[in-house]
Amino acid sequence: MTPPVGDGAFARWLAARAGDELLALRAEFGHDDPARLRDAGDKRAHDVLVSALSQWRAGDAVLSEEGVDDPRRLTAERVWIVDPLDGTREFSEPGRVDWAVHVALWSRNVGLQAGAVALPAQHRLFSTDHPPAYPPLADPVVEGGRPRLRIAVSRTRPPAFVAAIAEELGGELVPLGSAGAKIAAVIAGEVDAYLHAGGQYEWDSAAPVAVARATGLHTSRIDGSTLEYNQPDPRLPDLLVCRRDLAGELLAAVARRAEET
Ligand SMILES: Nc1ncnc2c1ncn2[C@@H]1O[C@H](COP(=O)(O)O)[C@@H](OP(=O)(O)O)[C@H]1O
Ligand SMILES: [Mg+2]
Repeated sequence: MTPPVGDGAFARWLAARAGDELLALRAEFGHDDPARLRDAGDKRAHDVLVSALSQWRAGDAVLSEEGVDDPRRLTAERVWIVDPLDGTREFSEPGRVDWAVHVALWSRNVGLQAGAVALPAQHRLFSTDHPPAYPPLADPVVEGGRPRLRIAVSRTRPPAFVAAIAEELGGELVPLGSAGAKIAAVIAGEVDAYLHAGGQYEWDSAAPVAVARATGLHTSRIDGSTLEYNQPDPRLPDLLVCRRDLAGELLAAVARRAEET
């Protein structure tokens, strides 16, 4: 089958294909041996992505969580930054739907140029070629003030300071797996923010950040600086994705916590 020509549509097509493979694999393997399912999922999705990229985007470099870091990406004009299975842990747990496939395109002139995030178990696909509308506000009619702030955090590694920030701002934490699933929850208006610190890599956020930007949301490091991709060191340890109207308040709260520690 010939994929779409445009890069955004291609990213969407590719993320959907890998997602279908992962759903099939999960059904085939079941959950009796989670470690085997995790390994097989990472490998199957990576193979789908790299074989399609080598066939249809042969001139481009690839940075994948599951591949060896190829130094050619540092001089390439275009680099696909992919996380074949984000939320590998959740993928291996029965009934969980918070795992994703990330496909992003970085180019030297533009930075993050296109991206797609498939949430196969939720039957949802977000991409820059059809950016979703800016998320609607939660019911604004809340007694005693504004709606309660909902901040998505890692299920397994929530940064210690986020609970204090939620308390200070009168919000609540929403633990979820997968960076892609959490950013998708911000895009869909299911939470208001995703705050992470303590470690992550470019592939964990490139595709969902591309979509979040296309949607008009705020995306940055937690010191407010720009998230930069295709850097020599692919570690990108922290980020904030949130509604634009909340960014100043959340960044100020993070800065106050940083001063205290
Ligand atoms: N402290 C840390 N160091 C390195 N990677 C981290 C991390 N915290 C989260 N991540 C990565 O970010 C993704 C989302 O994590 P979480 O579900 O905890 O929010 C996961 O990607 P993978 O599932 O692709 O490995 C996870 O490995
Ligand atoms: Mg990941």
